[in-house]
Amino acid sequence: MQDTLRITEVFYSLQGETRTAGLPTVFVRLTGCPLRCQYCDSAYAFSGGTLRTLDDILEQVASYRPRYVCVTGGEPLAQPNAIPLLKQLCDAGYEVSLETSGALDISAVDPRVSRVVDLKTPGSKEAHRNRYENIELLTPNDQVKFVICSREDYDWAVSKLIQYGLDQRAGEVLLSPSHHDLSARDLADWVVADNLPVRLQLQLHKYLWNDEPGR
Ligand SMILES: C[S@@+](CC[C@H](N)C(=O)[O-])C[C@H]1O[C@@H](n2cnc3c(N)ncnc32)[C@H](O)[C@@H]1O
Ligand SMILES: Nc1nc2[nH]cc(C(=O)O)c2c(=O)[nH]1
Ligand code: SF4
Ligand SMILES: [Mg+2]
Repeated sequence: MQDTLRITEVFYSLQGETRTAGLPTVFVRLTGCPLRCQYCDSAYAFSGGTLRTLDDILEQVASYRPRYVCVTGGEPLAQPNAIPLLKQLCDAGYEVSLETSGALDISAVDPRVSRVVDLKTPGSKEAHRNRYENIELLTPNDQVKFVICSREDYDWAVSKLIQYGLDQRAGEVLLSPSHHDLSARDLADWVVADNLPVRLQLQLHKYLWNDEPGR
C-alpha cells in the first residue's frame, strides 16, 4: 500500500498571504481539521476529499512547473503523511511553505519548509488549542501569524509578540484582519500608531477572486 493523503484540492494561483504574497504558487489543500475557528474560510475542507498517493500529488504539482508550493488545509499536520509530502516537495526543488494552526507539533517538519504558524487568538474561539512549545522551535525561515477579529485580539497579539519576542525568533510576524470581522484599515491604523515590528497582510486572493474555492 503506497503512502496516501486525503486531499481537497490542488490548484495554481497567486499566493494571497505571507511573505510570498503575490507570487505564483501551487496550493495543496489537505482535508480535515481538528479545530473549528469561528471565521474559517476553508470549512469545505473539513470533510470529503480524495485519497491520493504521494506520487500522484507530486506529479500534479510538477505539471504547473512552479517555484513556490504551499501546503495548507484543513490542518495539514493532522495527517501523518504530510511530513513525507513536505520533504519530497523540498527534494524536488520547490520553495515550500506550510500553513498550520499551531495546535500540533511542528518539530518533524523539514527545516527547508517555511512554517507559517498561526497563533489562534481569543476571537477565533480556538486559542485554548495553541501549542506554545512550537514557539521555541521557530527560526528566521518561519513565519508567525495572528488573525485579528477585534481590538481585544489585537491587544492580545501585541502581548504575545512582546512576551515571546516573536519578531526576534521568526522571520516575519504577520497580522491579518479576520475577513468580515475587522476592517483592514482599523488594523493598519493600530499597527502604525504602535510602530509594531510586524507586516500587515491582507488576503490578496479575496480582493481578486472573492472567496471562491480553488483560487
Ligand atoms: C484555512 S487555514 C489552513 C491552515 C491551518 N489550519 C491554519 O489555520 O493555519 C489558512 C490560514 O487562513 C486563515 N484564515 C482562515 N479564515 C480566515 C478569515 N476569515 N480571515 C482571515 N484569515 C483567515 C487562517 O487563520 C490560517 O492562517
Ligand atoms: N490564493 C490563495 N492564497 C492562499 N494562501 C493561503 C491560502 C490558504 O487557504 O491557506 C490561500 C488560498 O486559499 N488561496
Ligand atoms: S485551524 Fe485552519 S482550517 Fe482549521 S478551522 Fe481554523 S482556520 Fe480553518
Ligand atoms: Mg484560504
